[in-house]
Order: sequence, then structure tokens, then C-alpha cells
Amino acid sequence: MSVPVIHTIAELRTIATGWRRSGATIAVVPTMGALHEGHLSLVRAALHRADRVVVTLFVNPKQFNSAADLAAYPRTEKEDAAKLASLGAHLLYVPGVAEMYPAGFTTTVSVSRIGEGLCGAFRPGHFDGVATVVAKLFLQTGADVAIFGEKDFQQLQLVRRMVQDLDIPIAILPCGTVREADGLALSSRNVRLSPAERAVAPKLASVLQETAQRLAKGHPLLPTLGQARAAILSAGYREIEYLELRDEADLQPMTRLDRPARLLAAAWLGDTRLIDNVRTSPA
Ligand SMILES: Nc1ncnc2c1ncn2[C@@H]1O[C@H](COP(=O)(O)OP(=O)(O)OP(=O)(O)O)[C@@H](O)[C@H]1O
Ligand SMILES: CC(C)(CO)[C@@H](O)C(=O)[O-]
Ligand code: BAL
Repeated sequence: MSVPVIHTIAELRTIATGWRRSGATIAVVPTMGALHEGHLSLVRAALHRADRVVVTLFVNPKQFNSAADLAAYPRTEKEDAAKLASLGAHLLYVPGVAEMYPAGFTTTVSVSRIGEGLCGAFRPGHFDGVATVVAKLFLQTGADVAIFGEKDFQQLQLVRRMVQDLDIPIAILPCGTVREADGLALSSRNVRLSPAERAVAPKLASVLQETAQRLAKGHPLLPTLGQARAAILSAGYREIEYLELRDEADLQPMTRLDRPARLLAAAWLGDTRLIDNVRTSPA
């Protein structure tokens, strides 16, 4: 079995319209390719939730704030298509940059507040790029449901806000973070880690998990976050961009754990930037 691969909005519309006329529901799984088990878990959830599943593969230049990061982004379309075919996905949509952003394109979708701190503070323009392309993918596919991973938690909440604010008729289905056996969150960028860095990498997840448990037991926020930072750095991470406790729903900063929250972090291991987050709430 193979999965049909299409490159244009016109082809996508023709196929999606046919599905809709036959009464089928449609799910979309937006990705930037280099598919791993995390992505595949989203596709499986999509197959459970809808009759037809479109996976999109677009390495979106508007969300990269570093040219080097964009150039180094892994591209494995053939392998991606084979993985999707084996799962039974119905369509792989791979638009080119000129299809998504033709000459004269000037519109930006910008979600304030939720997109401003955390990754938004360290990757200027990133979430405008994400919101703009995700809005386009929703409108192009006309999907009933879209699946997003909790690994990119700020992105998930930003997309939910955008859909609500713009009255886009699509349900957003979150999926839990898929991890390696040692706890490292699967990410396309993990392939950039050297063997020595790969050995250190799971420390970010284990410290987040331990810190979430300590906060839930009532340990004070600031000293506990200070200890977590020290543990991540002493394990071998080079720099911590942020390590913060945020309200789970609106991602606003918290000074103590008095409601459901997320502990979120971004840190550099050598030249690779990793993100992760865990849920926590008062005991
Ligand atoms: N480990 C994971 N578990 C669950 N979902 C994931 C995981 N990794 C990525 N996803 C989800 O897959 C979708 C596409 O993400 P993307 O293509 O950026 O993959 P990625 O592995 O996060 O790559 P990156 O290196 O850019 O972080 C997003 O909804 C993202 O949250
Ligand atoms: C949602 C997304 C596909 C938009 O380009 C991207 O940010 C990603 O892969 O998480
Ligand atoms: N996983 C979010 C996409 C990005 O890092 O640009």
C-alpha cells in the first residue's frame, strides 16, 4: 500500500470535497516531516477520530527564526510516506513554499498573550509563523478535527485560542507526549544530538518530572525551580532559556501551584535546542 502524495491546494480541495460529499469526516495532522513515533501516535488518533486522514508536510520558513536551523531541518519525505502508508493514512499533502506563500502574500495571523512568553520570547516571529500556516492548513483542508502533540504545549494552546477567536469550525484534539524508554521526548531535532549529548538529554525530562512532583507536594516555587535549573545545567545542558510554571489553560505565569499547571522548559544541549513540559496540580 502507498499513500497518495499531492502538492497543490487545488488537488487537496478536489479530494476533500469528494470525501465530504460522500459523508466522510476529515482529520488533519500538521507536521514538518521527519516523522517519528510521536507523529505516528497523532496519525493513529486521527484514524480513530475521522473517516479520512490528511497528513501535511511543510517545513514552514515563516516559523524559523534561524536560517541555520531551517537549513539543518531533517527532510525524509520518502520514509515519511512509507510510514504513513503502513498506518493507513489517506493523503500526504506536501505544498511547496510558493504554493503556501505566493508572490504578494502579506497576511499574518498573530495570537497575542499566549504566544508571547516562553518559546515566543526566544524565537521572535515563530508563533506568528505557526498561527499563519496552521490557519491556512485548516482552511485548505476544511478538516473537522486537527491533532496536535502536547510536546509543543504552547503551540497547542495557541492553536486552540486561534480557532476559538477566529470561529474556525474545527475541533482540536491533543495527544500526550511520546517518549523514549529513558524519558526523552521524541523530536525530529533529536537526530542532531551526539552520542554524549544523547546520554545527557533525558535529564531534562526527569528533572521536570521530579520538580512537578515536589511542587505538587507543596515545595515553594522559586527555590524548587532554582534547584531544577542547577540539576539541568550540572547534567551537561549548556543554557536554559526558560523553566517556568504556567497556568495550564491560558499559560499565564503563576507564583504558586494553586491550580492545574504546566512546568515548561527549553534548554540547549550543545547546538541543539530541546523543549519539554509536564503537567502538575496541587495534591
Ligand atoms: N514526542 C512527541 N509526542 C507527541 N507529539 C509530538 C511529539 N513530537 C512532536 N509531536 C507533534 O507532532 C506535530 C508536528 O511536530 P513537528 O513536525 O515539529 O515534530 P517535532 O518532532 O516536534 O520536531 P521539532 O524538532 O521541530 O520539535 C506537532 O503537533 C507536535 O506537537
Ligand atoms: C504545527 C506545525 C506543523 C506548523 O508548521 C509545526 O509547528 C509543527 O510541526 O509542530
Ligand atoms: N515543533 C514545533 C516546530 C518548530 O520547532 O518550529
